[in-house]
Amino acid sequence: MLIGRPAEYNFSSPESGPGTKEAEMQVVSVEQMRAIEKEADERGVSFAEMMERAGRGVAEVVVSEYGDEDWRVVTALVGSGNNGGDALVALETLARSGWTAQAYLVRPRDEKDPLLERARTAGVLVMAAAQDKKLHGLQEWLENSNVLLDGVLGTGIQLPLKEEIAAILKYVSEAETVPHVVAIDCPSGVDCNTGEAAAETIPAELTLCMQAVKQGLLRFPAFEKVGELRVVNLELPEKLASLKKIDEFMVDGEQVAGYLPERPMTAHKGTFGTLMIAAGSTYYIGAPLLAARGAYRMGVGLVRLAVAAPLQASLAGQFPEATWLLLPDEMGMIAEGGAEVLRKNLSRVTAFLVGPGLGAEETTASFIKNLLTSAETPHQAPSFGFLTSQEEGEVESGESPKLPPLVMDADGLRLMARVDGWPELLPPGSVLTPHPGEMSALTGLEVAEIQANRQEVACKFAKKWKTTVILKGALTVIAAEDGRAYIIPVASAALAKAGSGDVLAGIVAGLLAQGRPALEAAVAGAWIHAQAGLEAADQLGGTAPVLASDVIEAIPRVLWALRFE
Ligand SMILES: NC(=O)C1=CN([C@@H]2O[C@H](COP(=O)(O)OP(=O)(O)OC[C@H]3O[C@@H](n4cnc5c(N)ncnc54)[C@H](O)[C@@H]3O)[C@@H](O)[C@H]2O)[C@@H](O)CC1
Ligand SMILES: Nc1ncnc2c1ncn2[C@@H]1O[C@H](COP(=O)(O)OP(=O)(O)O)[C@@H](O)[C@H]1O
Ligand SMILES: [K+]
Repeated sequence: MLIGRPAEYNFSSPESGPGTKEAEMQVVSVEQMRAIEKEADERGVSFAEMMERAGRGVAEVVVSEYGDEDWRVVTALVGSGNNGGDALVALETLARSGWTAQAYLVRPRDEKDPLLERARTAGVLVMAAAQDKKLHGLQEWLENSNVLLDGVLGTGIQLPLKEEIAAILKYVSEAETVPHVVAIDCPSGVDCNTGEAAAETIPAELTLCMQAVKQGLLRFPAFEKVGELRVVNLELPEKLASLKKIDEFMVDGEQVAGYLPERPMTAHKGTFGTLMIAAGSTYYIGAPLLAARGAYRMGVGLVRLAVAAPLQASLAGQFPEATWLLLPDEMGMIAEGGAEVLRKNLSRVTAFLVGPGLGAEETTASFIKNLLTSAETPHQAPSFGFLTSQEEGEVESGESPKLPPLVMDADGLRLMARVDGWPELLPPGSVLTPHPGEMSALTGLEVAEIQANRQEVACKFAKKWKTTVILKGALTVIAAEDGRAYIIPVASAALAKAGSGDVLAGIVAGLLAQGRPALEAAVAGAWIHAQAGLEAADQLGGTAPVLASDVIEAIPRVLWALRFE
């Protein structure tokens, strides 16, 4: 969520104005942020002015989030640098709006500091840690406040923490009563580049990043301390070269809401596309159902499940909304001849999901190879079932239509990795959804190497393969063909359960089938999936009991919130 400027503040910036919010939340390194600030300063928005905007932005959020509580008392832990400066401006603004505002100087500031003088003039109470050796004063302020601003250290930190700062942070972290903690720019104690975090760092309820999210906050262990991440818009001139260079973003609901397909009143099921899903095997019977349900919940018009013939009998009764295409099989595994049957039935299909639960038999490997290469299968593939009729979009024998945009998932990825030159065989607008193990099979890199450099690896290979990649796991990364990266700011054990990847693949494919471009389908799909996981855990009172089906059932609530909140 981006926070705009409060209506009553009239920032004069010739190149920005009301409503100039970036559509995407930018993620930057400390060096990039410094370059942005420097360029903004040169272009007329001084450092001092940026601090004013930062502090007022923080005050605005405090009022909107906590202004309705019974008492309105805010304490700030104030450091010696600019982060402390932001905190002082916030306190001054809050004091002028009727709050009791208290500045606890963790580190000494210059007695002639104009920010301190202004704060005092506005009625802010000031106490210095140097005069509060036993921390009794701090304890009293913690007990009488409903909001604590953490403005000790920002991007200027050099870990390890100095002893006297560590002691104060530790004291607050361990205090029995702690107010709502709002961290300014970052929780003090985290390194905004690397994600390293001092043990004493106070966990925040909200972290308000100035202008852009600092990259270290989207890394562990720092991410465990940030709470909800938001951006305070400093209304910098939009044309800054340093802003334009940014190619990493954090996904939020506002962005995703813009990617949802329209639902016109006059629609018919064809309006919302047809998704073909080739999935499942004797070993993994439920995978096609989870993917198909995920896709239907996202609004797709029609799902056709292409499964090994013996699976259909057990699946059909559980899923009246599905239509079926039966594929030749060996012992319930899709056999190589399945490619030809599928290719004959793709003419109305707007997206194609391949992979969940396919297993790893040789015949299925040949199926994947045939599907991608469109090589003729060595034997005449039989046509099964009732849905290969002309009305359902059968293609004349001998034709080999191009594949629609593909979501390749799970076993499909591992089998695809064995096909020579597979990146060139992917249809345009496709999405790959590897977890780190599958990414390892695709790239040849060790899982540890992938996990240590998730963004870099995902972006490098998305560019190389010219396709969208969703690298799954806590803090899922979506890498675009052009190397941009989008991070989903969610880590939750709710999703660490069998079948949850099948649901994600169905959600993304469902959006693709409705005509959303690959990157939008991937970004929106991964965000909605993650929020549905959180929502399911919330409903069930914990992450342990969440099943993949619960994630599917939570999708409607996430969509409702996206449309109406
Ligand atoms: N530069 C600007 O124009 C803007 C900066 N802003 C704020 O300024 C912050 C960065 O300001 P600064 O560069 O002053 O950095 P900080 O506010 O992070 O503070 C740096 C100070 O802390 C001390 N310090 C560093 N590591 C320490 C450690 N381990 N233990 C104890 N003391 C330590 C340093 O000696 C230095 O005095 C941002 O995070 C943001 O909150 C915002 O106001 C927006 C505009
Ligand atoms: N700790 C976590 N935090 C956030 N998302 C997670 C976490 N663990 C798993 N997920 C998500 O759950 C899904 C699991 O997919 P995958 O590993 O393919 O599982 P499956 O084999 O059940 O399909 C992915 O979308 C992944 O990003
Ligand atoms: K801070």
